[in-house]
Amino acid sequence: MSPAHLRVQGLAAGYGGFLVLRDLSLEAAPGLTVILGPNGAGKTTLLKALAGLIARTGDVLLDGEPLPPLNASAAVRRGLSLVPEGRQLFAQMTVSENLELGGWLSTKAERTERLQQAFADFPKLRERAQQLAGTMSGGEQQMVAVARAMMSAPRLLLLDEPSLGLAPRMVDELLAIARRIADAGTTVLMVEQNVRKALAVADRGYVLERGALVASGPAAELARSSAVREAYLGPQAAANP
Ligand SMILES: Nc1ncnc2c1ncn2[C@@H]1O[C@H](COP(=O)(O)OP(=O)(O)OP(=O)(O)O)[C@@H](O)[C@H]1O
Repeated sequence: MSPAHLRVQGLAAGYGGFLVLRDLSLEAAPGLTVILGPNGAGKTTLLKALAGLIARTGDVLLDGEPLPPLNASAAVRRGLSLVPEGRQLFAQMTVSENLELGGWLSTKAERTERLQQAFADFPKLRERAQQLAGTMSGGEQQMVAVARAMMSAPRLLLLDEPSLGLAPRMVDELLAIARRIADAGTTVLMVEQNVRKALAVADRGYVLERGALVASGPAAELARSSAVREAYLGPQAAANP
């Protein structure tokens, strides 16, 4: 199966009467696309709206076919999977049990096969299969969350700040995992606060501020752009390209 292509046109979403995103248009082509932006810009809101967890208006097309709003199970059936901010694992369940839950729409045979695939992709998790998820380190928990999302064999993976709260070495490992997933043929749309490292692994990026896009382009170009450098990489980076 070919990697998914997501097109978003004129999207608006928010909470109750409060609109966070207005008239947003973007694309996630095969590969790794990153959404950058300050706290409160609406990055998580965008992923939730795409995953069908909150109401939205506008067009969301997955491979040219509309994705219905507010329908999380339809989104999963169409091949979309979300790794939510903060991981949201079942702390009192084992790693294996958490992974199995990610295959809730699959057959028993598919679940068994994908669990073996997950352990092949994440050898650390095989060693910890019977450990309670809540007792894992932050980085390990993030790995479980990504592996759980992969249990539905998604064509489009939405990753919300995979590096949040992790030590630098774990940040590198999680971003490398995101890159590997994209290279293996699952389109990845990732929200990240770690601007420099995210742009180093991504193909393309968008910068979201106060609910609107202010910059977009190939990741290498964004990393060089003076606006991005001044706003996110600090004055030194802007002065020393
Ligand atoms: N459940 C909610 N109910 C009401 N307002 C919310 C809710 N969740 C988020 N918001 C508001 O929506 C705006 C965007 O939040 P969002 O979480 O999408 O930002 P973000 O870019 O992901 O930020 P961060 O990097 O801090 O997670 C903020 O003003 C936030 O207070």
